[in-house]
Amino acid sequence: MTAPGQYEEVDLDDLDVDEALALVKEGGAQVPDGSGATGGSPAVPQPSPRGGSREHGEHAADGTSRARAAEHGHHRATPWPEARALAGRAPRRPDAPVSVSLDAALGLVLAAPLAALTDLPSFDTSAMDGWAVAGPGPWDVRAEGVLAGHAEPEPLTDGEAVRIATGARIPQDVTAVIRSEHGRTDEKERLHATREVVPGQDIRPRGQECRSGDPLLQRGTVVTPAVLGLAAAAGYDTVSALPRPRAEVLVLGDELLTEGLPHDGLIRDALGPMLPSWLRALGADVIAVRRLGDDAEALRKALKNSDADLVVTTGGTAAGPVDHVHPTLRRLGAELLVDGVKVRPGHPMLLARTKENQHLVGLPGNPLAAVSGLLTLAEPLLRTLAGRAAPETYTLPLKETVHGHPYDTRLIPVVLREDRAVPLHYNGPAMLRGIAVADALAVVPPGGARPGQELEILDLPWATAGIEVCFT
Ligand SMILES: Nc1nc2c(c(=O)[nH]1)N[C@H]1C(S)=C(S)[C@@H](COP(=O)(O)OP(=O)(O)OC[C@H]3O[C@@H](n4cnc5c(N)ncnc54)[C@H](O)[C@@H]3O)O[C@H]1N2
Ligand code: MOO
Repeated sequence: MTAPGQYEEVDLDDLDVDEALALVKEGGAQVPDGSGATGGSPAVPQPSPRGGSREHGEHAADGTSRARAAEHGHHRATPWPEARALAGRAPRRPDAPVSVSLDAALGLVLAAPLAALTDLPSFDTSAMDGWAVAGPGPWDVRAEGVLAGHAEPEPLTDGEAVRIATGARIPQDVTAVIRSEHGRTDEKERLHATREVVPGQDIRPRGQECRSGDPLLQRGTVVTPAVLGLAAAAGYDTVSALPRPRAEVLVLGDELLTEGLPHDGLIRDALGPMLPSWLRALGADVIAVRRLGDDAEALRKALKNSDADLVVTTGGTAAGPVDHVHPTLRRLGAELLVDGVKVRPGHPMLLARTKENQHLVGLPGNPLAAVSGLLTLAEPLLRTLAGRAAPETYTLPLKETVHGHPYDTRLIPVVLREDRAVPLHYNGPAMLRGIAVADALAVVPPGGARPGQELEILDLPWATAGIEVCFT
């Protein structure tokens, strides 16, 4: 039996009355009945003319569904794929490039191509520990060997060998390097090869990898740990990169506690601790996290004074008595680019241009809805500001049935197991229990998805980039 609360939640609080009725009629809703039991595997909502059977994203593009959406009070909401594309196009220009030392460049995007400042290797070098030999053997071994980092050794004469370490400079006129395991010395310190010696073996010639001036990396390359290594090897102390977009987080809500247990209707702020690291993982430099309560004037002032590239607000996006985001944006003359998205959770999310080079992403207060807003609007916007290309999209087959919203996209936390996306429970808009153990979010088209159906997967930044990368 399913434990209480373990139903795959289609939060009916989340639907308006018509939508809820439509869903029930289509046979897809697992309505929490209080007992917590969901009873077997219920039917997937049947694809309906409302868009479930069409390609994801198409459903709202036609006039009929727009009209229908308007009936359902969604006249302003942008379809999910369009909202992401719009957020990606919103910034007018990325910032001017800056020169960044290698230790601060991880995750940035190269603003100029990287050409080698030196030959690599920069001298003929031994690929193995052993002996450098000249001419045919056996060879007289010199008393003093050559180590990596030593100045250029004396040239060898025919019949001479010198002990050499991996990475050491090859003396002039060397025929080959013999690995230590492929030679032996006799009592007279004469070296005999135990294998055939091929001229040039185990010598890395100068410039084998690149010549000075050779192009190594294109503009637009993301600085990974390997890029840092290559840049250093090629002689760079700094690289030209696009700066991290600067983000400011404004946490709204009088009901939020920053420590201790919930009490007297107050709850812990789950977004203040989550968003800065998440934004960093998305490439932003978080310059401030401020808690403003439900104070419209404080919000107005904070927005007016902020010089961040991106302001992220949490809560206050809906139309409740203390939901100040819309009125404040109106008062400031901001341009609303996205006002609601046809996605669950998170549909009240919004995107506005607040200043010439500043955007605001308004995340709904429900924590999973905020995550949805972050990945729908903040991720593409930050990606563009940072000059990064959109990642290749990919799909995975779904392991189990997922109920859909009749008209909107759903994003649900999944774990990736054996090349399948396994939906997680506890995926309601106010819940973080599912996403906390998730590898990714799966994009469920309107109408739901069946086992085996290929769904687009949105990776969570730390699942692919590694947590350390996120925190530099
Ligand atoms: N009449 C309507 N009411 C609501 C609608 C609607 O369409 N019509 N949409 C609902 C949906 S869906 C969402 S999502 C929320 C969005 O609300 P807001 O963005 O205005 O957020 P709040 O009302 O401030 O908070 C909602 C919920 O989340 C809790 N919250 C807020 N901030 C935090 C935080 N930092 N950490 C943890 N929890 C937080 C808050 O206490 C509320 O419970 O609106 C619905 N209402
Ligand atoms: O569905 Mo709201 O959009 O709970 O997140």
